[in-house]
Order: sequence, then C-alpha cells, then structure tokens
Amino acid sequence: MSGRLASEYPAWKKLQQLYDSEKSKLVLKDLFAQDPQRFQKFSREYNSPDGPSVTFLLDFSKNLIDERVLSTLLDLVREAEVETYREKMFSGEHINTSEDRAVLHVALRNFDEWKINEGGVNDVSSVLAHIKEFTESVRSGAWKGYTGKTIDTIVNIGIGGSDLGPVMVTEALKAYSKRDLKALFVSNIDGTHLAETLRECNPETTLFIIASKTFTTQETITNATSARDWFLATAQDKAHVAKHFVALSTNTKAVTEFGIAQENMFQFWDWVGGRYSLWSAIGLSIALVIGYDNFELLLKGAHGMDKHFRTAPLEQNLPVLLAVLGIWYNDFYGAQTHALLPYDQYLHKFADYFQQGDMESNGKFVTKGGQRVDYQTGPIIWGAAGTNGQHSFYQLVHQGTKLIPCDFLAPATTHNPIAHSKHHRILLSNFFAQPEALAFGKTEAEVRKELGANASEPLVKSKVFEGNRPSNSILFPVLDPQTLGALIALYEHKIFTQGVVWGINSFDQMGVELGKVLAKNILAQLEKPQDVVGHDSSTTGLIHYYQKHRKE
Ligand SMILES: O=P(O)(O)OC[C@H]1O[C@@H](O)[C@H](O)[C@@H](O)[C@@H]1O
Repeated sequence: MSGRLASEYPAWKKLQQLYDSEKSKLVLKDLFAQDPQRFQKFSREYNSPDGPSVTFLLDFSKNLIDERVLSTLLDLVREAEVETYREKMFSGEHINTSEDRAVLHVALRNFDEWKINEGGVNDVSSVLAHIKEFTESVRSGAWKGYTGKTIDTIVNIGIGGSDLGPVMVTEALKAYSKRDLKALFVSNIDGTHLAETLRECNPETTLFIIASKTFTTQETITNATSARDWFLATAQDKAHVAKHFVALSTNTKAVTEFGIAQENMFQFWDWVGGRYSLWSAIGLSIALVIGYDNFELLLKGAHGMDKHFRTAPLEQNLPVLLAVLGIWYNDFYGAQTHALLPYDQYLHKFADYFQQGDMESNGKFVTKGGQRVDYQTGPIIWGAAGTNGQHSFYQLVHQGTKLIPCDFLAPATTHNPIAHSKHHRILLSNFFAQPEALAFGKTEAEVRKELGANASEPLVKSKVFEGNRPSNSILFPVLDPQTLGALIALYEHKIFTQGVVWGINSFDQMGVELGKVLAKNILAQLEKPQDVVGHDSSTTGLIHYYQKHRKE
C-alpha cells in the first residue's frame, strides 16, 4: 500500500532468480521423498487465540516451495511493510486512499477489545443490539404482518456485497437455520429474478429487507420499488409498509425517502466495504435465519482470526502464508486462476462469494501511487463444491495445459451423517485423493505396467498424469458459525496481504463504474432508433436489432 511496485523489492528479484534456477528442482514427488518432515514443516494448526473455540489444519506441504522460497516470500511481505499497513488498517487509518476511507470490517467484530478512532465505531454495539432485538421479535413470532400473521418468509433485496455474503453464509449455516422461516434473495435487475421469487411469497407474511450500502444502486432500488408495488397491490395502505420493509444502509436520507421508517433502518458506515459487509447490518438476513447468538459466534470466530492475523509471526500467520503462496504462482509461475474447492455442500457458494471478495479487491492494474504494474495482480477466482467439480472441470485441472493452484476445504464431521456417515467418508476420501493425485500424478512407467505390453502408445500417453500440481488443504472439525467466521476472515486477510504486496488499493472498485454510466446513457436511447447516437457500429447495430425484435 505504499504504492510501490512489488517488482522493485529485492525479495521480488530474488524470487525471480529462485524461480529461474530452482523451478526444475521443485518437484513434489522429490521434495516429499527427500524430507520425511515435509508435512510437519509445511502445515499449521490454527487455534483461535480467544473467543469461541475454532481449530483447523492448513496443510500447504503440497506446494512448489522449499524453505528458501518460503522465507524469501516472507521477506517480500516484510519489505512491502505488510505489518505496518496491517496496523494502519486495524487502527482506522484511511488506507482506502482513493475514497479517503478507513477499512474497518474488523471493527464490526471487535467486541470492544481494540480502541479504534473512527466515527461510528462506537455505535457498532447498538446496531448489534438492534439486530438482536429485531431478529428475536421476528423469529419468536412477536413481529406481525399487517393482518396480524407471523412472518414466514424473508426476501433480501440487494446485489454484490449486499447479496453474496448473506447468500453464502445462510447456505453455509443452513444446519443452524430456523426451518420454518424461508429466506429468499433477489439481486438481478432481470425481472425474472423478482417475479419468480414473489411467486413464493405471501404479502401478509413476507418481510422485505432492502440491503444497499449506498441506497442508490439501480438494481436494488428498482427491485425494491417493484416489490413494494407488489405488496401494496394487496395491502393497499402505505402505512402497512412499515411492518414489511426494513432497510440496511449507510444512507438515512434515501431510506426515509423510499418510505421506510428510520426505526426500521439498520445503520452501518462508509468504512465497511460492500464485499466486507456481511458482518454489519447487511448480515441481518443471516441473523434472522440462524438466530442472533449464532450470528455473534460467526463474528467472534472472525475476530479470533483478526487477532491471529494481527499478532502471529509471519511464519505462523495463516492469511500471510496463503497470500504468499498465491503470489508465488500468480507472479512467478504465471498461474492465471485460483480454485476454491470446498468438499461440503453447505459451502457451495463459497467460491461465488470470494469471486467478488478477491476479484473486486485485487483486480487492479494501477498502484496506489498511480503507476501501471509490470506484474500480475489478483487471480481469477472460481470453483465449485466437491465432488461435483470432479465430474466436470477436474479433467483440465489434472491433465490440462494450465497450472491451477487449488484450495481444498472440508469438515471432518458432517451435519448429515446419513447411512452412518457413509456419504461423508466417500466425500472425504475424494477430498484426500484429489490433492494427492494432483501432486504425485501417475508416470508413464506406472501406466505401462497397468496396461500391459500391448497397450498402444497414444493410450499410454493419454493416461499419464504429470503431477506436481499444487494445492492447499484446509480441514476443520465441523462447519459451525465460529469456524465459518474464521475461514472467511482468513481469506479476507489473505486478500489484504496480497493487495499490500502488489501496492494496489484493495478497497475501492472504480472498475465497475464505466459500464454503469454507459448503461444509463443507453437506457435513455432505447425507445426509438433515431435516438441511438454516439456509439460504435457494433453497439448501434445491437440496439437496433433489439428495437426491431422487442415485443414490449
Ligand atoms: O450495497 P450497494 O451500495 O447497493 O452496492 C452493491 C454493490 O454495488 C456494486 O456496484 C459494487 O461494485 C459492489 O462493491 C457493491 O457491493
């Protein structure tokens, strides 16, 4: 965040030399054979430093590193002053320089431990109290709809950070959910999303949660307005809106103008980035689904990871370790992507969530100092829940021409031990087998032995797995709220660390603006062909084609 180019650090240059001279020796099969202690050396157990107990194992021994590479990567972290910038974040300095804002999602789960100097920080506990009171009222049935009925459906209307966190966490913690409270999410401006959702709702028993930090986002305000129209078509009286619409926002003025009473607004602050906001009032739908106490456990689990990130030495610091491994592949091996592969159906939205978390944070080509970087920054994040991925894209991960570093995540115990946990044992056998297959592959000699002397050459070649494909494995006892909180914070701080090393601002999102401006301009031109002006021939041609074929 000093805004320096990462490529100027001595450690960066040394890493390049190491890569050039050592790459051919960084072969997992050999590295494991040479060192019986490799697993012990390159794995760490996390134990939460305080708060609810969270423990998990990070095994990073199946990475293309040796001790020299790792220590040079950690030198890079020191030279980039990650520790200094970490302190700046935790103390509330305005490290989001382009927007002149602090970056304080850590303050949302701080529970009064650290003193932070920033407006609003002292109000966090009163908003949490508001969330607690409201969720208990809805979940107990005390909160009634306009005809006196209990709420049985909530609809979160929001997009980006005001959608993805609540969606991911409510899915991840479904085992803790109140099963008679249906939670639905509308994000897309495509009317289909709202229309299909409303088909599942009864206006008398539905609570709409309008989630928008700015309360100006076109999709959310349009969806919220249409939802209100739908509600009023039955409820008739505008006074009933108060029982069925609440808002989560930093923009009191826009919320009240929309017609939502101030007491039904849950406040947060401009130092909460959208993609880091599930810990704030944006998490209201989470608290409604899993209960306030579980929501607090989620926050406390994250706080434990904050403390670890803030205090653990770099060699032991899990977010830092994940960050430097990512940099090694991204910047020296030329890997373009990073896969998140949770072997837990409950985490099926984990990769979607971190697509925004990582790509909106670190998808930047200009440093904080305004220079064009001469190296790669944020990777493309993707993934799916195991074992589904194995039957679709793993072919390319194993035998394709691209290097795809992967993170495998799994719980030792399932919430659903059906058939005496037979399913879970099969699932976990795959969780163990895939990193092993990626790392060690299958040699030509092994294939020949298996197929016998008569096998054709092309068949032999097609069955060879080159191996040496890196991965991390994260294994935790059970997916509970506190563990999930810690895991999310782990990745948040990984993203932070990488952003500091790359010298970029991980906390603005200028790259999403241009498309929004152009769409606004085009929206005003959609009526008549003669209005379509100022575009290239392709854009004009597309709009004209639409105008010719639209029915309504
Ligand atoms: O919560 P808001 O203000 O409606 O914003 C939603 C999303 O809007 C997008 O434009 C931003 O890129 C995201 O970061 C943000 O989460």
